[in-house]
Amino acid sequence: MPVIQITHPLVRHKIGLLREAGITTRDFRAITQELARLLAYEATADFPLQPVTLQCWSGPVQVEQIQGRKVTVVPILRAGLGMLDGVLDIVPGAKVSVVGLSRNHETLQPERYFEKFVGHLEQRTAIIIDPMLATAGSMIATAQLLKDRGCTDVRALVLVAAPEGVAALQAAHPDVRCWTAAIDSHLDANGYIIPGLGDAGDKLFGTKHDDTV
Ligand SMILES: O=P(O)(O)OC[C@H]1O[C@H](OP(=O)(O)OP(=O)(O)O)[C@H](O)[C@@H]1O
Ligand SMILES: O=c1cc[nH]c(=O)[nH]1
Ligand SMILES: [Mg+2]
Repeated sequence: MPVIQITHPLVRHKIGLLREAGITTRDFRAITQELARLLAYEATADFPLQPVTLQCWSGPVQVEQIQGRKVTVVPILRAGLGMLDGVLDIVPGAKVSVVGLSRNHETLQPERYFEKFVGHLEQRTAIIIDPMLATAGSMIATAQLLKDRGCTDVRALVLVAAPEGVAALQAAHPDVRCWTAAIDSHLDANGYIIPGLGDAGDKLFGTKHDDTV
């Protein structure tokens, strides 16, 4: 199953808190980072361990360490940035690649405006982060960018997924595993997840749809 819904009580509790209409920007940010940590913990559960001998206070001891695992975390701008610190708390040695995508409000298609990838993607596990998997257009495009650059282990973390996005991601990238805190009911006519969170980017950055520069 490429999209895995986390059922841990902490995750279920925290995603519920995020749904409250009047949530402050500060609380939305803090809980998003907490959820990102918990999702990253799940998504790294298969990282292989190797035995290493080190000097303990009582003499040599064999311990287990994750070694030789190169990771790049890939936030999709903007909203993915809201999960970045939480994931880096769990995978502190990871390098960060950034993809800037903005979903066109009329067509719902992602429009790319930035990309900066770290090197040696063919040797890395990529963990894409974005709070929302709606139509999955943004996630599918980002996974393709990584694969086009040689990455063979692409994973994704999202907070809320729509069933439409789950199906689309599975069809486009059956090898990409995606961990989510919730799979919601459906997309509305504007491509928003119901019940969802609203616009996650706006909630993280404190902007509104009609803000102008
Ligand atoms: O699954 P999709 O249908 O592609 O929709 C999901 C995308 O839409 C949102 O970003 P948005 O384009 O609003 O950009 P933002 O993060 O700058 O607000 C969200 O953070 C995802 O990237
Ligand atoms: O529900 C949605 C869909 C796309 N982007 C969001 O921020 N929220
Ligand atoms: Mg947005």
